[in-house]
Amino acid sequence: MAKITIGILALQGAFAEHQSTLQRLSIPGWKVSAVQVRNPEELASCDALVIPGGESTTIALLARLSGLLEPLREFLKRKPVWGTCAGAILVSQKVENTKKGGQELLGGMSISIARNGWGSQAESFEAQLEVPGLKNPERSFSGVFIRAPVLLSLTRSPGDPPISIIARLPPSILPQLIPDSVKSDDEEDPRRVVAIRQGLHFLTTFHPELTSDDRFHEYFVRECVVPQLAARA
Ligand SMILES: NC(=O)CC[C@H](N)C(=O)O
Repeated sequence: MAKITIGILALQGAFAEHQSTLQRLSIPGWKVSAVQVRNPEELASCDALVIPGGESTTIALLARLSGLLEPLREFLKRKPVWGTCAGAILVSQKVENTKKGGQELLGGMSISIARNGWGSQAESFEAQLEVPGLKNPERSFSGVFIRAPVLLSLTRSPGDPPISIIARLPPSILPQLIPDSVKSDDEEDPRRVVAIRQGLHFLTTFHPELTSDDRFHEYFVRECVVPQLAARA
């Protein structure tokens, strides 16, 4: 059986939860191993990487101190990466609402995002997401949002790969979250978008690793990692 090694950036945040979810996946024809990554050598052994939720400024700082910033940027040019919550901020091109002094990003996805974008009235919430791309799509996915970032724009420059929207917040939850939005049922409003794919990469602004539902992990491996490895073989 062919082997896939998925790294989880393990500098800070919810990396252990991602690791245990990935380890219990069963992907026909593939043996998935999930390893923690704390230095460039460990990163080099991975076919794909998950950047967990946590605190994006702390993760960026620790990545710099571990000599991982440039290796991570190089990795993003060649291999699939999934950013969840703080990880989603790190793979964005531009961030707003950052700490004084700015914030180092890895880039890789041509979007702009706002940290803690739902404000204090909605620091944490759960939303039932309808996600057609998942297995058993008739079953909604419980999205756990914790001081989550909000997508502000999905505008790509010429030459960037197209962006696919994988999940949106349901219109019913929007009046609480976006009080100023007169067009909150607008499918095009980027603030509703909570999961996207672009090129090799995947992004979720919520925490699939904090539920016992492993369908987003299965999706990442099946849709982003396996096709990439099969193409290289
Ligand atoms: N749950 C999370 O990952 C929160 C992200 C955090 N607010 C940040 O800016 O990095």
